[in-house]
Formats: sequence, C-alpha cells, structure tokens
Amino acid sequence: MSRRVAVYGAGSWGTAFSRVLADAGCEVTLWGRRAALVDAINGTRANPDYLPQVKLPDNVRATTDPAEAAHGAGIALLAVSAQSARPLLEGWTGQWQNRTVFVSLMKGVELGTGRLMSEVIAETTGAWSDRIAVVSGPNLAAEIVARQPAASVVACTDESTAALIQSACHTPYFRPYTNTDVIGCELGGAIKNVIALAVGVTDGMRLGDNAKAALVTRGLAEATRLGVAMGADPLTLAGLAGMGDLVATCSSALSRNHTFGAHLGRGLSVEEARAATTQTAEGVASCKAIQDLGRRHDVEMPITRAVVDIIHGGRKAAHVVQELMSRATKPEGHQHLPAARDA
Ligand SMILES: NC(=O)C1=CN([C@@H]2O[C@H](COP(=O)(O)OP(=O)(O)OC[C@H]3O[C@@H](n4cnc5c(N)ncnc54)[C@H](OP(=O)(O)O)[C@@H]3O)[C@@H](O)[C@H]2O)C=CC1
Ligand SMILES: O=C(CO)COP(=O)(O)O
Repeated sequence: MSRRVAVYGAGSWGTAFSRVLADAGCEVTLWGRRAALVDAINGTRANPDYLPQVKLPDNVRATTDPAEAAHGAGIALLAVSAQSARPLLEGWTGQWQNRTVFVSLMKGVELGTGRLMSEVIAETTGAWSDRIAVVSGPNLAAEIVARQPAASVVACTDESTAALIQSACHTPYFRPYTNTDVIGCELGGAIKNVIALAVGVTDGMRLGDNAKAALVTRGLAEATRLGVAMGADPLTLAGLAGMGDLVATCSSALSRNHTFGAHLGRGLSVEEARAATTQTAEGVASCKAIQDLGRRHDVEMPITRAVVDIIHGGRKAAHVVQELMSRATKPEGHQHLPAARDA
C-alpha cells in the first residue's frame, strides 16, 4: 500500500530525501516556498537550484501550499534550515492530521533557546515525543541522489514510530537503523557540523591530517561529554549519527560546513565565506547555540569555542589554533564519564 508523505524544504536534502522516500514506494508532496522553483520541479522533474542533475520520479510532486502538502499525509518531514523551522511551523498550526508523525531531517540547534529540532517540533505542533522522530547519519545529499550506498539512523522514543519511518525510507541504497536515543542522534548531527567547520579551517590552513584526526577525535569527545550531560547514551555518539557523520562530513569536499571552514582557513572573511557557500552550513549559526548548551550543562567544549571565536568573535584562525594547542595538558580520560567533563 502506498504511503502519502509531505517533505517541507525543497533544498538539497529535502529534494534528495524525497527521492529516497519515492524509491521506497511513498507518494511524496514536496513543499517549497518559491513558486518558480516549485513550477520548475513539476515541469522538468529536476530541482534546478540545488540538484539539477537528478530526475525526480512521478511520485514526487511539488507545491508552495503547506496545507496541500499536509493533506492526507501521515508523515511530515522537515528539511528547512534549522533557524527557520520554528517560524514556519508556527504558521502552519491546524493543518496536520490527528496522528501525524513529524520527522526532523535537520541538523542544527536553535539560537537563543538552545532547543533541539525535535523540541521545536514538539513546542510548535503539540505532538508528543512518540510522534516525533529524527533522521541523522552520514548522508551527503549529492551521494544519496547518485544512489550510492548509505546508512543512517531513525530515532524516536517510540520504537514502533521509528520502525514506521524506517520502512518508509528503506531502499536498496539507503539503510536506516532505528534508535530510541533522540537527543544523542540530534546532538551528533548538529555538533559534527561545528567540528567540520574546524577541520575545514585547518585543512584550509594546510595543517595536515594529524590535525584533522585530532579534531575529529576530540570533537567526538566534546559531543559525547555534552550528550551524556543532556541524557544521551554515549554509544549513540560512537555510532552512525555521531562518529559516522563526523567521518563523512569532516573528510568530504561535498560538505558545506567543511567548505565554509576551508574558505576561512584560506583567509576569506566570514562574509566572503558566506557568499561563496550558497547552501546552508548549519554549524555557522548552531555553533553559538551549542556553546550555550555546553555552558548551561557545565561542559567544556574547546573546539566549539574556537569555532565561535573565529566565526562570531572575529578572531584570527591562526591565533585560535595556537591557543587550542597551548591549553593545559591533561590525561586523555574516559570521555563518556561525567567525572571527565572538563577533559
Ligand atoms: N545536504 C545534505 O547533505 C544534508 C543536509 N541535512 C540537513 O538538512 C537541513 C537542510 O539542509 P539542506 O537542504 O542541505 O540546505 P539547502 O541550503 O540546500 O536548502 C535549505 C532549504 O531551506 C529553505 N529555507 C531556508 N530558509 C528558509 C526560510 N526562512 N523559510 C522557508 N524556507 C527556508 C530553503 O528554501 P529556498 O531555496 O527558498 O531558500 C531550502 O529549501 C539542514 O539542517 C542540514 O544540516 C541533513 C543531512 C544531509
Ligand atoms: O549532514 C551532512 C552529511 O551527513 C551534510 O553536511 P553539510 O551540511 O556540511 O554539507
């Protein structure tokens, strides 16, 4: 039986994930805010602004009308930029079916509130946690639309909801695992963007692969410390949504966060890097929100702080790297233990 789903956000990931869902047998309505883009998608079966090389199947239709997208859809998936999620959802109240399952495809933390995207969905739709899932993992959109093999995680506190979403997006090239640790999966996805910015900076400065490995490993320690403080399972951060996504994003030239960081490392200003990176680099805004979460939970996050200092504090990357390296030495420690929070 075909399943009707709505995907909100006709950017790279919303478009790519629409095709995953369509390949898995769903009837997809893709919402985009711009009429010209929606017309182009319906007329040419391609998304000229984000993924022009991809042909969308007939079971993906685009619309600018959020209520039309929601009509008859039991699953609503959100793939807009994280900072735009709340105002959009606040404008869409009342259009959902009774038991709609909401799925965040986003990897960011809300500025000002420090809310995870699942929390923003809960606050704006009134849905309980058993109807809110997240999909997070090493999933570069350009590879997924080439139907190259990828694995991911569908997380929901309710296992049957996670299994429902898993079956809605399982294809021969997209292999989703389920998990009940929503916080761990969301934090993994959001923090890896910040670490990818840091790795991009050191790559842009040509500081070498040892520096990259150190940032990825200590970045994982940072993510795990915050995750544990917020109630996540440390093993989630060692999985696809944590380590897996760190590896993909920090090593890929396809990553917008990595690319943004590399521009900074090569000497571009933040504004120049922004102009050169046309698509969403979530870590640029979310790094501040993640730093705030660290402070709130009394967790030391030196790499996140370094990224905030460079992007929002106007500090020179070379000085910040030097500062990171000259911090007091310490044992490596067990990163997942609360006692090692300041490691
Ligand atoms: N690309 C990827 O490989 C992956 C991305 N993600 C996550 O998915 C989320 C979306 O990223 P992605 O699709 O790549 O980003 P893109 O930059 O490709 O697309 C962003 C989308 O958000 C829309 N948007 C931005 N601001 C607003 C706004 N104020 N109101 C309404 N719509 C808005 C854009 O619309 P418009 O075109 O009209 O500006 C566009 O559809 C991010 O959280 C990202 O981390 C997760 C996994 C993989
Ligand atoms: O989340 C992603 C891969 O899993 C995409 O990363 P970027 O947003 O840095 O391109």
